[in-house]
Amino acid sequence: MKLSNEQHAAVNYNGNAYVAACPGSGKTRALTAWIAKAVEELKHKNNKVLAVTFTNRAADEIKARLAESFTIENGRVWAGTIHSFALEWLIKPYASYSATLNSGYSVADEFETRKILSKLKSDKGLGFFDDVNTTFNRQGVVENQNARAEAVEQEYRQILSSRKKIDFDQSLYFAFQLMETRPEIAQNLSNIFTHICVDEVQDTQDLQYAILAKIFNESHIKPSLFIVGDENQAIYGGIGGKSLTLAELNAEFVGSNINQFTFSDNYRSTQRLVDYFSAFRGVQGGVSKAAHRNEQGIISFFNQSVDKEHLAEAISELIQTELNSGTSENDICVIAPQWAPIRSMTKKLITLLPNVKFDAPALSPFHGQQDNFWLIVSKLVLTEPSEKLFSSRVRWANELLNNLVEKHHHTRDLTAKKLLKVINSFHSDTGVGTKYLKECFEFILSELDIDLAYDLLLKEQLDLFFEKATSNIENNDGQYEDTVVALKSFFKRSTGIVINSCHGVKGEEYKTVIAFGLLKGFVPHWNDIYKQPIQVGLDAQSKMLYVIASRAKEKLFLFAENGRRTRRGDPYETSDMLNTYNYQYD
Ligand SMILES: Nc1ncnc2c1ncn2[C@@H]1O[C@H](COP(=O)(O)OP(=O)(O)OP(=O)(O)O)[C@@H](O)[C@H]1O
Repeated sequence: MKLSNEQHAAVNYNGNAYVAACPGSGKTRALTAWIAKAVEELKHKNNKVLAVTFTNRAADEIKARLAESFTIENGRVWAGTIHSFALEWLIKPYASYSATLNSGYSVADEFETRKILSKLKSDKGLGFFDDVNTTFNRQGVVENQNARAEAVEQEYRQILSSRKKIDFDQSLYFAFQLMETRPEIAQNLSNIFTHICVDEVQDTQDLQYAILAKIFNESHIKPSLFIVGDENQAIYGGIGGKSLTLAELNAEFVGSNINQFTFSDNYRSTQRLVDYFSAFRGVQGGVSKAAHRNEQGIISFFNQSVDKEHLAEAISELIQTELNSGTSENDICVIAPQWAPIRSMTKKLITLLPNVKFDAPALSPFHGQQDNFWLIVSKLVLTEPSEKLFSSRVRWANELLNNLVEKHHHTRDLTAKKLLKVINSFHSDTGVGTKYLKECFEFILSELDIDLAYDLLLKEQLDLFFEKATSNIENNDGQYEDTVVALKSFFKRSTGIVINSCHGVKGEEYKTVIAFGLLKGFVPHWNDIYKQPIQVGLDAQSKMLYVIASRAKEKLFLFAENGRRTRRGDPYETSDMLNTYNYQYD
């Protein structure tokens, strides 16, 4: 993997490094090279490199980049989100040390927590935009701005607790607390993870820093650190993500003596694009020079000139022109600043472009149930047992076994391989996707001698799984078929034109980026406007526009469509910063 001098200096620095640099400057590339180097440095067979990323999609990207450029032995790198790390390496193995978790628990998925919270909010007279904070601080306190939000949060916890459940935020707190009360847990982890790297550090929450720092601070032999981020891309401030200065990082990781690096070249975009998106950079500093793209490219802005009703047609025409000019489907991305308008845009584009492939998570029947036990079972059932997927399937099977053991099932004699054998032996003639899954789940339960009448949690997850999958399929108005073939296609590596939120495509790049919904209320979101100081909205706005525009390598099409109305019936206006940006668009 070719590295520039600046990248080389950071990767090969003999100490702890923090790279703060612009989009497209090769932070993820440097991080991947550092991981490969770290694997070479692992001394014992049990040592691993820990790579913490912000989304599962980002973790997959790192794994894919590693696989493309290096040959790395299985099991030497653990890459995933800090939530999954906390669950897999802290909560699951050490739950017995916690009085609360000891008596049994499970993790509530997003679908369930959102359902409980929105019901409580409406019961208590809170509006759609009233924020209820559920994140814990290091003292285990959840702070809310007003008494009603506080009451919702408390009742929410009671409901979860009565179901013996914890949510993501709570799992982070328990993970931290386990290490607070038993420093030897952190020491054990530092003996395994002798090298730790963090991608997109600007989105890390306080408790997440605390967890990583605990492992570092309690260790006898300090793990090596490699941290990368870009403060200007911190778009998760709303859920507690915060960027730390070098001094703050050094204070957090005691005695780490982290050295800061920066990269000045942009390897992704044309100079014209770099100049364009640099105007949204809130925090100054860092030169941005296009390293190897001299094309003129295109930057277009349709400011209130396309009606919402004709937006999908306008976007589909642009896509068609791009495809006709030879751009591949995988190099085109349609972005919205928020999740809300994505589903209907996806449906319309699929209808308008029936022969084009789309990678659109909004259409997945499994959307919103990442943590459901039955989703992991489905992954095993719907992926082919191939050599390439062997290690992933063993990992999923182990996850299932751990889950079953936690729920006190007698699966002591069962190994991942045996479980896979059971799953692989299932056969059904039905072509209907959900029916196939139901039959298969019944078969597995019977083979493992598990009676759901005695496991209400597993039963509840099963019901939630089908309730959500069926509603996802129905909401797609027949765009998505309930067939085994279609369900299987969702677990294959995604290809096609990406339609996602700007949060979902962080760190990614496309030759052509088409962004819509660039309207006040989406950019920034109402939450950053409503009852907030003006600066909060301005910061959120510049960061989102910065992230969106910097995904493009060559062409950027921006839409602030007209005709959208708020719940009160007022028209949505163009985002202020775009409206006042005096730019010579094409
Ligand atoms: N030294 C280099 N030589 C050639 N190409 C490079 C070099 N460094 C990075 N690139 C390429 O530039 C693109 C951007 O790199 P990368 O995704 O690592 O940037 P990043 O800083 O992580 O961006 P972002 O902040 O947007 O996530 C990638 O296609 C990468 O392969």
